[in-house]
Amino acid sequence: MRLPITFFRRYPGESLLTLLALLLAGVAEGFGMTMLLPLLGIAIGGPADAIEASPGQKPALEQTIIRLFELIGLSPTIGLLLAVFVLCIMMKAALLLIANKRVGYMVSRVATDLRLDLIRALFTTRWEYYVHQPIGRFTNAFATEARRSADAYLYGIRIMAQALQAAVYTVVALMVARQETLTTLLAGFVILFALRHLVKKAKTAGNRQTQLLKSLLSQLTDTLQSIKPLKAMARENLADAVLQTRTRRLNKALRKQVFSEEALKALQEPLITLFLGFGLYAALVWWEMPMATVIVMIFMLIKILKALQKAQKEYQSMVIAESAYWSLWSKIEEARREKEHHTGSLTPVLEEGIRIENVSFGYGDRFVLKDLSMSFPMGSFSAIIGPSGAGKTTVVDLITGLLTPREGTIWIDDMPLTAADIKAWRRMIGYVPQETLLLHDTVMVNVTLGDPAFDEKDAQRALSEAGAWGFVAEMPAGIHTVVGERGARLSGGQRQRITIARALVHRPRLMILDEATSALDPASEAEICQTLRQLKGRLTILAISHQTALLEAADRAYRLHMGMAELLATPDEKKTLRYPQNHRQGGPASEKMR
Ligand SMILES: Nc1ncnc2c1ncn2[C@@H]1O[C@H](COP(=O)(O)OP(=O)(O)OP(=O)(O)O)[C@@H](O)[C@H]1O
Repeated sequence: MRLPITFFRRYPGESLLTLLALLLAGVAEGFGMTMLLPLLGIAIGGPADAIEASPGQKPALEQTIIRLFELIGLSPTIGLLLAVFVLCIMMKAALLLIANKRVGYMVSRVATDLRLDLIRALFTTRWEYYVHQPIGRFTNAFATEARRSADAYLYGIRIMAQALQAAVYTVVALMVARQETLTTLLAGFVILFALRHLVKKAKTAGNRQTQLLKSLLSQLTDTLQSIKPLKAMARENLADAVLQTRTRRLNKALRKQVFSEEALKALQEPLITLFLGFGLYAALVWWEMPMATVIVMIFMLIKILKALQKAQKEYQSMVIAESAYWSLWSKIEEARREKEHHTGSLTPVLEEGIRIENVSFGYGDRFVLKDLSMSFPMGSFSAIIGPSGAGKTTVVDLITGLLTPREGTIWIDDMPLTAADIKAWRRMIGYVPQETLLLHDTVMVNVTLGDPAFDEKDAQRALSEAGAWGFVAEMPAGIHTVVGERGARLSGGQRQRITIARALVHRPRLMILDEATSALDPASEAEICQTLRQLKGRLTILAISHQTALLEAADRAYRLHMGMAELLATPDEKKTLRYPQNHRQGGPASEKMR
């Protein structure tokens, strides 16, 4: 029952109100039920005055109710007792409606809160943590685990509702016949105990499902993202085999869950009937109880046993879904622990340029950059080249603050990056990655990312600067044309130019292109280079590239090698570069901005 307590702590007010409504509904029903005893007493044993003639033989509860009516000056007639009974049941229905409505809202709120917690935690994690996470792990947590967690909350509330009902019925039944009620309770707990292993089995099946769904969705997401080469090489059967095996295992876990659920349902009914049959025999033959009392008792005892049975059923459903909550919560907590820490608060300007001074950085034990020094004066167009794995993207990630140097300093003008408000700094950057990722939306939304601060004019200006306005204007709905899933209706070069427009729309001070022209044909690349040359001066451009055209367009170039940088400044020097054949050994270069 750790989960209901956890939810209760998280939503104390809501949970208390819901439980109160459920308790009142139970009390209303319980009180209504007590009317049945004098009602049946009259129906079976004659008029009320006949009851009064021998009060000593009546159960304590019946006598109390009769006295209660007398106290307010009313005679407990069949009509009056029936009216109170119906009123109580109507009140119970109204209270249940209120409680169930609250529970329904709470279930969707639980799922929403968990999803928002996950998104918030994930978006604020350190970059190094984030890049190592399988996407499927989080999409599964967001969709499946959040929903199963909300279901677990629902089952938890239902368990409490059933437990409350059982408690109310027990109190009423104890007032009618103590010994018989206690015997019934004992029988109820024996049934729960006898069937507990089916609950345990269901819990194991639920845990297994959580594990399998996690790995299956991670695998599926990875496979779907790389399906083209797999299909092209006729290797999809390899991924297919792994996915099929895991899906079958999931099916097996589901079958085990279904079996436990159905077995519990199937065994509860005959066990309850057996105990009730035995109880009825004892009441009529051994204890010789009056008929009215027996009828009311049987009614109450069935209610108690049914409530216990339902509570166990709901408990079984809760433990099946519970593991999803713990799995999701552990991801949220893990992501919160991996929060990005930036304490800087100064607003950067970028008027002189960016300097990397004696920076060292590594992943784990392995150093990628050693005592690296580079500078990018304001308004310059710099290219960074170097063999694969030399650390070019790492340099860019250090400049954007996604990574933090182990040693050395990154300066924005005369401000260390650590002192800068990192969000303010990143808002000054336009970033164009190698992989173009377009949203299944209009060109306009793809450029502005839905930011209301930008209008159509801003988007058009950015598209023109990126050399994309020509083809966008010719599209059926112009800037409002939907680009298709991941920009499927556009060529690779067109997609890339829209991504460049996205990076330009907020008028950045620093533009970073990470292999951004690699998908372009020479003509498109030349166009982009022309655009970049025009932008140069207004903003600082930093391009990682293996492309000769971009390199030639740049007015300075760094070659990264063995964790160090070499500045190749003159146009002649740049022309000799035909990466990767001609790369030379680099040496540390610490230099002033110029
Ligand atoms: N998140 C990471 N965890 C561990 N190692 C990493 C990580 N990212 C990069 N590396 C390693 O750091 C080195 C530098 O990587 P980086 O991506 O900066 O190189 P690059 O010069 O941009 O390469 P490429 O031209 O192939 O894109 C590589 O050896 C790479 O394997």
